[in-house]
Parts: sequence; structure tokens; C-alpha cells
Amino acid sequence: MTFLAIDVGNTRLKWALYSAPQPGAQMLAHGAVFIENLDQLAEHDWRDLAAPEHILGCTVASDAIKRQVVEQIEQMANWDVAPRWVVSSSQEAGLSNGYDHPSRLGADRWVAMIGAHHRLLAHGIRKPCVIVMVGTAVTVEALDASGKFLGGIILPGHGIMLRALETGTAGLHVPTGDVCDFPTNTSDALTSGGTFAIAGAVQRMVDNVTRYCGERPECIMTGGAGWKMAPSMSVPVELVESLIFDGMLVIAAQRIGASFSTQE
Ligand SMILES: Nc1ncnc2c1ncn2[C@@H]1O[C@H](COP(=O)(O)OP(=O)(O)O)[C@@H](O)[C@H]1O
Ligand SMILES: CC(C)(COP(=O)(O)O)[C@@H](O)C(=O)NCCC(=O)O
Ligand SMILES: [K+]
Repeated sequence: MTFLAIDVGNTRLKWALYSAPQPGAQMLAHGAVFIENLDQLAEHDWRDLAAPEHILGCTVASDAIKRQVVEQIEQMANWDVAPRWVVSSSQEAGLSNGYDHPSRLGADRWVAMIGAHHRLLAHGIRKPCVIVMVGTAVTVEALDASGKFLGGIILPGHGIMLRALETGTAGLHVPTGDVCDFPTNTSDALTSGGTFAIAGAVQRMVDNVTRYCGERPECIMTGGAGWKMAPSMSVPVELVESLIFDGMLVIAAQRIGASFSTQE
């Protein structure tokens, strides 16, 4: 019973085909396309893919982009499946959502938290957790040991920070530099500034959680630019590239499992 998970961000669509809608299922194929190239999915990326039996999507892009994704799925002649979409709710998969308006929380953030909490549970760890997603934007979430989402922050990603500085100044059009403790040129100053802004925000959230929960949290990082940030963090982090897909597998196992048992 194959399962296709789709994560639509502001920069790229990421997808992964699994052998089953269950945590631990085998990943059979995966890929990513830039949002502006979405229309090549059906003809190119998915052309030779075995037809999935279930599709679960998670999107933070516009309705127009979401419609384009649905159209690509509809174009797949041998696929007979409509995607379901994750919506952030007040409760799912053992987590509770402390957002003022739970449905306004980005679905990707909710799914990543579900993936992180279940990852810790699978390792027998019952501790608070800070979840960092480094994509177009950067999000840093706080989860307590019971799975309650306490709250989180949103900050610009590397690209947005750099573009904002480039457009708002006359003298900051320079190539990418290196991360170093004491930058002595403009390129390194900008690259290090963006990196330290993110690393510093994570450190602050780890401090907040430590104070509030009375123990140091685990820290899990993901997102397209996670690998770039990981070496520059000031707190220990585990990089888990598949975190969103891990969360989708947890949700799918619960939802699809439930709908089967009610249908039968
Ligand atoms: N091969 C790549 N192409 C483009 N961006 C990449 C690539 N690898 C990492 N990145 C970085 O990842 C970010 C996009 O990450 P991603 O998780 O796909 O974002 P989103 O979920 O917001 O679409 C980009 O801003 C870029 O900095
Ligand atoms: C914060 C985000 C822009 C992150 O998007 P991404 O970087 O993954 O493309 C997205 O999760 C979003 O639009 N959230 C809705 C607002 C909120 O979570 O409060
Ligand atoms: K994302």
C-alpha cells in the first residue's frame, strides 16, 4: 500500500514515495522541484513512478500553487487517488497545539513537531524539544516533554535576509562569504551575520525552554538549508532531513488506519 507524501514550501516542493503509510516504511523514491517548475512533475519527475495508493500533502504556499499541485496529480493517467491535506489542529498524534488560533499555524511546522515528538518517543526519550526548520523562512518551535506546543518564532531565512540588506542599502552587493567569528570583509560579515542570527535565535529558544521546563531540550533541525546551518550552531543539534516526511507518516498511519477500520 504505497504512500506519497508532498511538502509544498515557499521555495520548493519536496516529495517522497513510501512502501506504506507507516513510520519506518521504506522510502522508494524522492525528489524536489522549485515552485516555478511545478508543471514538470507529471511529465518528468513522476513519469515512471508506481501509482501511490494514498497521498498526503502539507502546504504553506498560495491556493493557486496548491491547485497546480492537484492538477499535476490529476494529470497522472494511472493514478486514481485524490490528495488529502494536513491542517494544523488543536490536537493530533499525541500533540496539543498552544497556538492562539491552532489552524493558523503553518502546516509544515505542525507536521515537523509531530515528526520530532514521535522520533523522541521511538528512542524512549521523554524530554522537551526545540525544532528548527531552515527553509525560505526559519521557524524555531518549543515542545514540552508531554507533547504540548508552547509556541515558536518565525524569522527570515538566509536568502531573505541577504535580499533585504541588498535592496535596503547601496553598498551590500557582494558574493557569498564564509562564516567566521570575527569577519573582516563585507562578504564574511553578511554570511556570518545571517548564520549567527539563526544560531542565536535557536540558542535563545533553548534557554527559554530550559528555564520554563526545568530541563535542557533536545534540539532537532531540518529544512533545505539545515545542512548549511548545522556546523555553526552554538547548541548541540541533530540534523534530520526527513523530519516533515516522518511526521506525515505518523499522521497517515493514524488517519488512513482509522478510515480503514471505519469502512470495514
Ligand atoms: N539545491 C538547493 N537549491 C536551492 N536551495 C537550496 C538547495 N539546497 C538548499 N537550499 C536552501 O534551502 C532553502 C529552501 O529550503 P526548503 O526547505 O526547500 O524551503 P521551503 O520549505 O521554504 O520551500 C533555500 O532558501 C536555500 O537556501
Ligand atoms: C512560517 C512559514 C512561512 C514557513 O514557511 P517555509 O519557510 O517552510 O516556506 C509557514 O509555516 C507559514 O506560512 N506559516 C503560517 C503562519 C504561522 O505559522 O504562524
Ligand atoms: K517547509
